[in-house]
Order: sequence, then C-alpha cells, then structure tokens
Amino acid sequence: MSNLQPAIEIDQLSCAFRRSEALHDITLTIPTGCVFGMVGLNGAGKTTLIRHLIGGLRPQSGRVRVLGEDPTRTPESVMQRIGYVAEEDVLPRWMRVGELIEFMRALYRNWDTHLCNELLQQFSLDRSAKLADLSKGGRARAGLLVALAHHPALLILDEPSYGLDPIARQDILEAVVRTASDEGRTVLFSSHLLDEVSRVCDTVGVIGGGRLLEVIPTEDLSHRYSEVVCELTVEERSKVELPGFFGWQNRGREWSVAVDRSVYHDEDAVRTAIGGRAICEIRPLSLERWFAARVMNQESSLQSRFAAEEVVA
Ligand SMILES: Nc1ncnc2c1ncn2[C@@H]1O[C@H](COP(=O)(O)OP(=O)(O)OP(=O)(O)O)[C@@H](O)[C@H]1O
Repeated sequence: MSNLQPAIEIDQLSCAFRRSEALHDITLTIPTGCVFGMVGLNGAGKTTLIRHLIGGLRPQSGRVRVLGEDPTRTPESVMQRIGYVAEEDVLPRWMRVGELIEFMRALYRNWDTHLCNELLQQFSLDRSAKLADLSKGGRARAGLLVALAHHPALLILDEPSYGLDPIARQDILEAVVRTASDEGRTVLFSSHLLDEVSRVCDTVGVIGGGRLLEVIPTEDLSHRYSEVVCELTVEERSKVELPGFFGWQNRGREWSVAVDRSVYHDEDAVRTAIGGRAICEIRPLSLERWFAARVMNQESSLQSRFAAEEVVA
C-alpha cells in the first residue's frame, strides 16, 4: 500500500477571495485507500479546499495533485476517476432519475449498469420520478448513486449528510464504507457530524480559519491525548499556559483541558504542570473534545495575534 501513489497531494496551497484568506499554506497527503474525514466549523475552508481538488479553482499559490494529475490541467481525465457529491443540492430538478442516469452513463467510461440497478433498489429510487418531486434525502441518494456507479478511484463527499434524516445519513455512510472496502479506493468526507466521521474515517483532519490544524489517525487519538479535569481558580488557570495543554473549558472552578501525552507522559507530570493541584479525572480525549479543543486553541491564538498587531499599529 505504501508504494502506491497518494490519492491526494496538496503542497503549500493558499487561496484568498479578494483580500480575505480562505486557505493558508495547506500541505496534506492522503494515501490511496484512506477514508479521510475533514472537519471544521462553518467557513473554515472545507469547500474551498474541495473545489481545488475537482479543478473548480486553480491554485493561486501552491500545488494540487489528484490521482497523480493536476485537476486544472487534465480535468476530464481526473473527473472520470472521481465521484463527487456537492454540498448543495445541484442536480437538475427538471430531469427524471432515469434521464439523469442516462446522462451520467454517457459521460463515464466505467459506468456499471449492474451496480447502478443495485443502487436504485438499495436507495428505493424510481427511474420515472422527477428529481423535483423527490425529498431532499431522495435527491441526496440520486446524487450519491451517480457518484458511485462508475467505480470512482476517489469519492469526494462535501457535507453529504447536511439536513438529512438518520436513515438517509445511514445510506451515505454505507456507501462510504462500501466504496472504501473496494481495494485501492479512497474517500474524502467533509462533515460537521463528528459521530459519523468517527464511525467511518480512519484518519481525520481539522481545518480552522483556512489552516490545517492537525491530521491524526482516529485510532491514535486516545493514545496521543488525554482530557484532564481539575479544580483551579482563574488565577491558577492563567499560570498554566504551557505547550501541550490546549482547549481549556470550565464550569465554575472545574476545568477540562486537552493534554498532549507525548509532552506529559504521566499523571505526575500533569500535576506538576498545574502547580501541584489535585486532578479530578484523566480520561481519553474524544473526537468531539479534540475538535473543540483544536478550534478553540486556533481562535485564541488568532485573537492574541490580532491583539498584538493592534498594539503594534
Ligand atoms: N466565491 C467566494 N467568494 C468570496 N468568498 C468566498 C467564496 N467562497 C468561499 N468564500 C469564503 O471563504 C471562506 C471559506 O469558505 P468555505 O465555503 O470553503 O468554508 P466551509 O468550511 O466549506 O464552510 P461550510 O461548512 O459553511 O460550508 C469563508 O470565509 C467564505 O465566506
């Protein structure tokens, strides 16, 4: 597997819309066969990143390779090998499901009629139904069907579950798992829904303010970080601004913080760092808490930077 060319290679990609920076110096490699979850708050830059992967945006600086090719130079060849489900409901509503299928079948060389029929059944879609008359979940399933039926080497799903009921979401997750179980296929899945990401993704990346804050295999999360709960006064808390502690949250005097275990190996090291105060609990860091801690850390470092820039100005 390691000898295979990566599915996605992004090198120092930055992008600004007018003067507002949407992506800042993103470097990311997604190996072939990986199910990669990209998480971030609204406006973090997820869709902008995906638009670079499908050739919708040309890098202003940096470099993007998808399945070994530059998606803006050879868009036809790249798109033949990608299945893409957009964040918005973009299917032409005047078409019937059968017409959409015929249209897509003509576009994709690897279209698999047998798989298409299987998915029609699995998603309870009727060829004669007009897309305009389907529910949001029905249209999402139709979009997923045409993204899957040509056996894409890379499946890209931009917030596919947004606004869908749990059953439609389950269909999407099953499609992700099914695609990933085919040897050599890769999935990039962007979502707000961390429970879904943790269920299907083997690696997760968090993006905040256009920056890639961290990428970690999901199974490493609980070895790499702990959540420490302790009682501190505000003054005591302000003294614990140490590398390896991030994402402080409090309820009264009880504080919770994410701690990097590669910096603080054991409970004694943590206790010393918090000034010898008693620790109420140490538990594995959940994906939700890691995400919140990373994003909070990013926001507080941005605030300090802006404050420093204001002082200089
Ligand atoms: N075409 C555009 N013109 C101007 N600004 C844009 C454009 N597209 C995106 N942006 C800005 O770039 C930033 C990143 O947006 P993006 O849509 O990539 O975020 P996102 O993480 O996908 O958010 P969401 O989860 O809400 O979809 C935002 O500040 C957004 O307003």
